[in-house]
Formats: sequence, structure tokens, C-alpha cells
Amino acid sequence: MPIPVPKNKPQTQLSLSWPPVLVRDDETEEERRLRLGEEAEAKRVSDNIDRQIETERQQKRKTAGPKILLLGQAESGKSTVLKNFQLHFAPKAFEIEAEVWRPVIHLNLVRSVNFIVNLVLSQSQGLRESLQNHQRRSSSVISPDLRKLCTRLAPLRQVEENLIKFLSGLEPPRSDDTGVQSQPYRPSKAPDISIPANNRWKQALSNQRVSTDSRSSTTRSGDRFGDSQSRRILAALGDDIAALWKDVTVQDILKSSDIALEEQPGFFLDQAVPVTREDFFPRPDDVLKARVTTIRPEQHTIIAEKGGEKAKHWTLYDVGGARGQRAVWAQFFDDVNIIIFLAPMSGFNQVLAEDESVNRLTDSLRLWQTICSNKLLAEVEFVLFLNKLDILDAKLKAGVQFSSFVTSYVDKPNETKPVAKYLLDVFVSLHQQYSPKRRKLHPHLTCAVDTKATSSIIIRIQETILVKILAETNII
Ligand SMILES: Nc1nc2c(ncn2[C@@H]2O[C@H](COP(=O)(O)OP(=O)(O)OP(=O)(O)O)[C@@H](O)[C@H]2O)c(=O)[nH]1
Ligand SMILES: [Mg+2]
Repeated sequence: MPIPVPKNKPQTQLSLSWPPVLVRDDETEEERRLRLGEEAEAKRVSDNIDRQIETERQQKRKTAGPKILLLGQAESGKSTVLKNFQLHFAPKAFEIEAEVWRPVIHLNLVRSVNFIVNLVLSQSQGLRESLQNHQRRSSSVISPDLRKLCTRLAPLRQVEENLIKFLSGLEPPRSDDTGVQSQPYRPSKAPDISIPANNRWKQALSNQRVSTDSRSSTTRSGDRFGDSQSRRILAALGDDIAALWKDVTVQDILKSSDIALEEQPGFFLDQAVPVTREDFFPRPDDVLKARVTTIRPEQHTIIAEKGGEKAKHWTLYDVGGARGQRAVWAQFFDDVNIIIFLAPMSGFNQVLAEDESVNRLTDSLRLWQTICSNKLLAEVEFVLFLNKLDILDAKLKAGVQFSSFVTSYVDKPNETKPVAKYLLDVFVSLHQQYSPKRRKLHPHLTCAVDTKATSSIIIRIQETILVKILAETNII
């Protein structure tokens, strides 16, 4: 169909090419030949540019490096896996940054201590009341020594407040959260802390370090972060904290209340003395154990330090796993090569913090099914981390019966290997059943706080992901 030409315009013919070429009616044969030649040249140049843009796009995709999305319920270990990638590809940067985790580790420790002290004091109060009411109560007797120990540890309440203020002070206030949140103590669960685990507070701490370093030659033990008062108090109380954790009555109270602090996030009570030393400098293992709840999606770019690495840049998206955080996951679905889904195997006898009517394993399975069946992710490669193998092992060895919580597990031993194999089969078959099309799954039984084992899994993921990127960019 001819393109309509406004009436008052000179008698010209519009070509369909872009930019439009005005063709005069009185064009001579020679002019027409020249014009067509110019048009052919322009098209050749334009096609070349298109080809170049496409090649550059593909090259950029390749050199932009792999993009990984970490998914899974809260406390499944996503941020811990992120730290493992950082440690694997950029160990020097990881070590330099390790110090910024010290206040977090201290806050993890102090909250555990204050939790125990509260529990002991409430038991003591309960015992007094039941004696006054002549009730029989199977409660541990709190000795005067334990009471004194709790009194000596009282300054740690102030230290907790100071550390929370200190860490939240580094966060600019936002409308959707208040920075560091000190979650209330709950009897069934040790305290957790919500500090946005993003780069901002880490950056703020690193900046403080840089500026302090440039002003004075502080040593490793100097007050680089302005948390020296908390550190001095902690150093003075390190032995008392260790004594509290070892106390037989404390252990009895925890056991009878069904609380296994050593299985909960941010557990440092068994390292109280080294962690509270004034010159404490966190090692990679300590950083991996430090717990900070992710409350907003974060993008982390890792630049591989070793020249030999096949991919230089790695982008990892870490998201919050609690139910209220999951709505934002979808924004990353079309931009990733691989999803690493984490399911903590130890959750079989636990409930969600955000909804205590839901079993953690049930939630993990439902979430996995939803992710597997998502059509937007049909082309994305899936890696499954059945995580917290060590805690599963400890629970089963302590006598917790897997079959009491998972009734379909019948006539099989209550041992780590068969239980892990059973869970693996369930997750693999859900993937098979619900994937929109056939897709390869790469499952691993993991303990994300074991850096060595996780590093060898990362090497295998690296191979998988690079083959996928090469295939996507038509290189192979
Ligand atoms: N013992 C043990 N602890 C683990 C393992 N994986 C992670 N953790 C710990 O579990 C806690 C929670 O891990 P995170 O990585 O913060 O969990 P997350 O999935 O990022 O949680 P959200 O940010 O709340 O979504 C941390 O204290 C980790 O050190 C594991 O395999 N074994
Ligand atoms: Mg996290």
C-alpha cells in the first residue's frame, strides 16, 4: 500500500527504508544509479552495525559472567552460600572484609548470652512462685553461683543495645524498615537479628576503617570501628560467658525447654573465649557462621582474583527467604543462568518463624514445587543444595526420630545417609514432575559452613554454568 503523501508537499516519493529517502520526480538515470548505490552502501553499513551490536551483546553476556539467583526459605543458607562464592573467587577481598563482621559476630554472641540469662532468671522466678504455691515443678535449682554469674553478665544487655545502635546507625532510615531490628525473645527459638545484609553497612564499616587507617596507624586490635567499649566489656566477660555455656544447670534448662542453641543461626557460645578477645579478628569460618537476616534483595558482583578462572565476573542475587520477602523474587527470573535452591534438611522438626503452624520441611517442599513449575524458569539450570547436613546428622544422632515428623518415612533406619537419600529422592521427583519441560537438575548434599566441601561444589557449578553460557551464546 502506498504511503499517503500530504497534498501540499512537493511531488516526491517516500521510500520505506529508514531514514526515508526523498526521491525527486525529475531524477535522471545517472542520479538514480548514484542514489541506489548510496542506498546499497548505507544498507551494508547498517547491517554491519547490526551484526556488530549483536556480537557485542553476545560478547557482553559472555564477559558479564555468570548470574546466579539464590533461593530458599529463611535461614536455609543463601547468604552463607554467597559468602562461600566470595571466599572461593576473591579470598583476598574476603579476608580484608572479614573484620567488618566482628560487630555482627559479637551481637550474635551477646544475644545468645542474654537469651540464656533471661531463661535462667525466668526459671528461677517460676521455681520461686511454684514453691510459694506449694506446687510440684520439675525445674532445675538455680545455685547462688549461677545467679552471681548471671549478675556479672548483666552489662551485656547494654552491650547488645550499643551494638544494635551502632550497626543500625550505619543504615540510613528507610520507609519500609528500621535498619537493625532486635527480634523479641521467644522461648522456642534463640534470638535472631535483622540487619540488612547488604553492602551498605559493610561499606560504611569499611569506609570507617579506611578513614581511621589513614588518620592513624591502628593495629589489628585498634578501635577501627568505634566499637571499642563493647569489645572491652566482652573481653572482660569472655570466661564468664564460657562458664555460663558449660554450666550443667544451664544445659539442663535448655534441654528441658527443647532448645538446641548450637543448631541455631549465629551460634558462637562454644568459641566465647577467642571471639571475645580484644584482638579478635574473624576467620572465614567465623564469617560464614555470622547470622544476618536478608531483608531486601541484594546484588553482589564478585571479581575473580585468580587470572586462571574461566569467568572473571560473577553476579549473585541474594534475597530474603521469609514468606513476606518472596514476592520480589520474580524480578530476577529472566536475568539469571542458574538458580541455586537451598532446602535445609534439618528443618524437618522445626516450624517457620513467620508462621508457627507450618513445618519448615513442608514449606521447603512447597516452595521447591512452585519454583520448579514456574514457566519463566523453564530454561534456567537448577542446582539444589540439600543443606545443613551437619545439623541433620546431629539431630538424628541425638535421637530425634525423623519418622515422627515425616510419616511416609517408614521401616527405614533413623540415620543420616538413608534420611538424606530419602529427601533427595523426594526433591528430585518433585522437580521431574513439575518442571514445564525436561531439565537437568544438579543436586548436592551440603553443609554450607564447611568452606572446603562447598568450594569443591562451586568448582562443579562453575563447569555447569560455563557450558550453559557458551551454549546460550552459540559459541558451542
Ligand atoms: N551448621 C550449619 N549452619 C549453617 C549451614 N548453612 C547455613 N548455616 C547457618 O545458618 C544461618 C542462616 O544462614 P543464612 O545464610 O543467613 O540464611 P538465609 O537463607 O540467607 O536466610 P534469610 O536471609 O533469612 O533468607 C547462618 O548462621 C549460617 O551460618 C549448614 O550447612 N550448617
Ligand atoms: Mg540471607
